[in-house]
Amino acid sequence: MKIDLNQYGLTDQLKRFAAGVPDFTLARVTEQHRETYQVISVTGFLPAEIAGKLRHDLTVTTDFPAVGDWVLITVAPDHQLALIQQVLPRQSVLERAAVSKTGAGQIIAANVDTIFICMSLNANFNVHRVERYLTMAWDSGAVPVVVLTKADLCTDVPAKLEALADVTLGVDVVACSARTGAGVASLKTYVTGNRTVSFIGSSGVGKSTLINDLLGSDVLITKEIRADDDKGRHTTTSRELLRLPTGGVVIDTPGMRELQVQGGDLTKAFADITTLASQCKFRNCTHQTEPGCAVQAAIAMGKLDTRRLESYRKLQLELSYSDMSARERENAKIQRFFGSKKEMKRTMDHVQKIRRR
Ligand SMILES: Nc1nc2c(ncn2[C@@H]2O[C@H](COP(=O)(O)OP(=O)(O)OP(=O)(O)O)[C@@H](O)[C@H]2O)c(=O)[nH]1
Ligand SMILES: [Zn+2]
Repeated sequence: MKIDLNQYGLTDQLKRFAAGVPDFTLARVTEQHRETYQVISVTGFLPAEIAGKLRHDLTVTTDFPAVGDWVLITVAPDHQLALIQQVLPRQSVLERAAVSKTGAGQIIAANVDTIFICMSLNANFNVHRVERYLTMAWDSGAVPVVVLTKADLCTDVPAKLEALADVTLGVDVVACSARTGAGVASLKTYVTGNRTVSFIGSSGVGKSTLINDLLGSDVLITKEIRADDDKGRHTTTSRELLRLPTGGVVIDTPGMRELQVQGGDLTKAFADITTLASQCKFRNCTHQTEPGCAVQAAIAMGKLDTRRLESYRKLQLELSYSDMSARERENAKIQRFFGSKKEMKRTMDHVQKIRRR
């Protein structure tokens, strides 16, 4: 049986690329376990491991294959095991910032086209939260769509949309209810063809319910399976990249469920940087090019990972938004994402064009 990889998100660009490397087989990572992977190629699902040479070349954790990655594999003659020889460049990366001292970030999913930022229209509704999730989504390279769930529990949806208007600038917003089915059809328009989507948002907002809706009644992601994942047992197969019967792909990894937006005090999570910063020459040091910067000195001596400083900066920036007025936030975001309003307009036009394809 030959698998049509278009149904797993294959693009023409990847197809052309793969044609140029006939010694390898193109595959997409569908599951990630501690040491092993599962991939899908034209011949079907295969367990996979990282080839020795690639493992030798990989230095940071974020370079390792992750669910959603397109990889080049070779398959052992007995067809039982695929060896991942190369990870192809990623179109988007959903990454969790490192919290440990030395750690680099952790890839939660790769090559996601659309991220559904889910928030319920009742108790979970919070404008700042959407804003932080949006920052995370834009950083990933995927296009965010704000999905307001449980519309059946909300008596004034327009007021909620209005409250979000400032922060959802240039972003599609879909209100829906899995209970009544309202709005679910418009959600489905984002998940077609070779598109890959992911759902993020607080626990209990209805992500699984919506994913099950997309999957149809045959395939259900049950809590039981996920409970196994959480313990890291992985005795049963729990596919993390799912093909939808109507086209499109959903990536739903345990890491995605844990991906909560950060908030509050950075000094605890980044105690190392805060301690170093207290030794900088200038009290308002931004740790970039200032003389006498203890943070940069630590990086130069190999005592601090640059990625960690990057994560710190990102979070610091996100947190700073919460102290600004809505208008200031909007402008700061535009500056940050696009450089200017003009550039934003250009980017938005481009995104719309891609969406219409
Ligand atoms: N009233 C109402 N309840 C809903 C709706 N969608 C989901 N729920 C309920 O909300 C609860 C949580 O839904 P889940 O789909 O498990 O939420 P989740 O976001 O996947 O939660 P985690 O798996 O913890 O990340 C369940 O009891 C659902 O039945 C909806 O549209 N309306
Ligand atoms: Zn400094």
